[in-house]
Amino acid sequence: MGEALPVDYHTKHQANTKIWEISKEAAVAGKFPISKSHYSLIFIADAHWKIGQEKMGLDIVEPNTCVRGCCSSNSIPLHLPPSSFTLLSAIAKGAESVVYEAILDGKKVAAKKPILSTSEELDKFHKELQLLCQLHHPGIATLLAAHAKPPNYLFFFEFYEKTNLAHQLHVEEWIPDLDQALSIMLQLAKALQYLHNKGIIHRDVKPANVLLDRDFSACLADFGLAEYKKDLRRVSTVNWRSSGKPTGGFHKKNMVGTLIYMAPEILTKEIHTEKSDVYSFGVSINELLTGVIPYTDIRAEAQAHTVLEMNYTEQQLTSAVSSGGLRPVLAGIESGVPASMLSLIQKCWDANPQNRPSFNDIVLELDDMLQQRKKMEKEDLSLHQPPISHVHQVMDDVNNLHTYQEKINWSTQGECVSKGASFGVHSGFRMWLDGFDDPLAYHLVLSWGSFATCGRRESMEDMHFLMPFLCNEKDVHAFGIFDGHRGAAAAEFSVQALPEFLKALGSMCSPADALVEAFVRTDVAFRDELDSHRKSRRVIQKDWHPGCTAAVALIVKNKLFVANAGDCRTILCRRGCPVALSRDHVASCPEERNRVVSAGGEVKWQVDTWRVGRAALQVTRSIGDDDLKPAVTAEPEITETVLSVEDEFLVMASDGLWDVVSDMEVTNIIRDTVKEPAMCSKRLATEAAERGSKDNITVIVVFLCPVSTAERVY
Ligand SMILES: Nc1ncnc2c1ncn2[C@@H]1O[C@H](COP(=O)(O)OP(=O)(O)OP(=O)(O)O)[C@@H](O)[C@H]1O
Ligand SMILES: [Mn+2]
Ligand SMILES: [Mn+2]
Repeated sequence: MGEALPVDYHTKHQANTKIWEISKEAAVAGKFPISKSHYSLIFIADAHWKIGQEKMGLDIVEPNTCVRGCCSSNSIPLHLPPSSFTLLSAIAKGAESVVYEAILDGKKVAAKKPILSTSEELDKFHKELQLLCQLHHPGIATLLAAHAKPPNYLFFFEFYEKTNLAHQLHVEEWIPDLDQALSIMLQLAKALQYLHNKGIIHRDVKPANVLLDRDFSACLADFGLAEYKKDLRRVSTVNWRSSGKPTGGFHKKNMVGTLIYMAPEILTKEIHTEKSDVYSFGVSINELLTGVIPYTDIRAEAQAHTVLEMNYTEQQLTSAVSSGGLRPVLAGIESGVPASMLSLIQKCWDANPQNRPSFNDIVLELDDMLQQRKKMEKEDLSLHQPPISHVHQVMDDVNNLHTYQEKINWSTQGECVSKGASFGVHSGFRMWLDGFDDPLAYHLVLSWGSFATCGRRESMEDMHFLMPFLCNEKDVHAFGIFDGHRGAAAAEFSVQALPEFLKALGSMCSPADALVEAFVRTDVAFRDELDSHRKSRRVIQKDWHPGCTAAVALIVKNKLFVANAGDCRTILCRRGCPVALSRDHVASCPEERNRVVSAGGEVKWQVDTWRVGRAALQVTRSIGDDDLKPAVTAEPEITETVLSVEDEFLVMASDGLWDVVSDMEVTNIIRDTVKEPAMCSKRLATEAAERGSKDNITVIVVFLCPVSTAERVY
């Protein structure tokens, strides 16, 4: 056994103190490397890597170097008698190595056997070994021994029972509580702080390279890409010259495995710095909090490949991340994650490396959060504050996903605000009805129904209302769908507020004007409400700008008014053929794109299509979205249709339906379904789900003539 290892072990309180780690035997034998008086502190390491070695009792055979003589260690045996180890089953097959469960000197260990077919790969083995011999930290996977002589090249590591963090999150679907998550983050941050203080950049920080022990304590592993910062310029240049591609695991196996953790500057082929590790750390800890694979909305790995491949190509993602500012969906404050942690994550993945904190800062911040939590635990939480909910409790409760910190009930808010506007008095629709007083006009016989499903999403952000006989008026009917994004708040608010505004406006202006005005007032009221919650700090998540699209159909006698803002769609079936009563307001529509741009908005091709602003919104009109106002207007487009005996039914639906079923198919499906509006709605939603719609799906069907007639029409 070696006597002592000098390490720079910086922590919050011991910054810049040179500390010596010494093995227990050396300490017991009094073999200190230098006289105590020279140093303020002697640190006897109790990290498990040492204990592991003590149990091992493997002899170091001098000279303890690799076959080339470039790797050496005074504590880690570098060549072993073949009888001292046995490889058992393979536990992981990477692009660069196979990792086996193994027995080394009677103890269960992990043996990493690199694939060495070229001389470069052999060089790489030596480099990784040189590096690993220098690393001694409780947050770094412990190298117990190595075998660095032909024909066997092997690394032996401490065995981590729970394998890696990616496996736990996406295969085991493990949901850590906040304390577990915080402790993993801190262990990782300390390991990276240690590396950076040694001048080493890891370059492959990701959950798959975080190993977990039985008690979920975390270790950073896989130094296959790690480099001394001073060598990086040369290494990177050589790599790019030889492959034309950036290094960093970019092109090995499934590109998303690593690409999604790569900082924008790396994607544009700049040189790695400490700050690119900080970026990868940010993406990784957000993944730990959300349990969701970055740039998808899925948890389980089994589903990952197809969806990832469908959503983005390598190039799309590269350009969206590096020039479009795209980032994974941030963990929600509703899951109990403290706002300070969310803002730390955002700082870590800032586009400008200089704005990212260093690991010294990160360790301090995480440490503070940990102390805070401990303090809160001590004080009686139940007295004043609800206990911080564990992430999984909220995740399990789909309906809670978008209720924010103090649980603002947006639908109650919507009701109150709009009732206040109409003073709770409704003076009737005389003006509307008198306006169309033609005794010979076609008389509608209505039946209506709806169906709404969350689909494959984790939460429901669609809302709708069915209000036949509005205010008990036999000839006035209203139906509406709201499709929320960035949370359900705007949709929940609007489904209450908009019909109230509409009722209040019924006595003041024409149906078309009333619809426009109701949309605009709902939007203003919602944004005001959100603002006041921000001021009163009930909403503390910065950059939370919920919105919703909206479609409302208003029938007054034989006239149908359809108001639309966004990509919900309304069609009318006339003599068996679909007639569009609304136009989708999306950035891929040139007119809308021009309108947004002339209103001062920014439209860019991002990921897969045209999108608006930093938020990368696909729709160009909506209620809410206050970061994109006024360009993304709430003002609807209105169509006005005189209904006649030729008109059979109306279908309104959120884009979850229209994404996968065409207007014509919708009419055909209704033709083949029992003429019952709720059944037809359900049939359409089911069809959309079966065709792979990934969104919430809401469908409203309104028959405009007696069902027997509808049946006869076909
Ligand atoms: N000490 C260990 N204990 C338990 N499992 C381990 C250990 N070391 C590695 N593994 C498992 O093997 C996997 C691959 O290990 P590692 O990342 O070191 O290899 P690699 O070939 O460099 O992989 P990659 O293809 O990600 O670069 C890990 O994600 C982990 O699941
Ligand atoms: Mn790995
Ligand atoms: Mn690797």
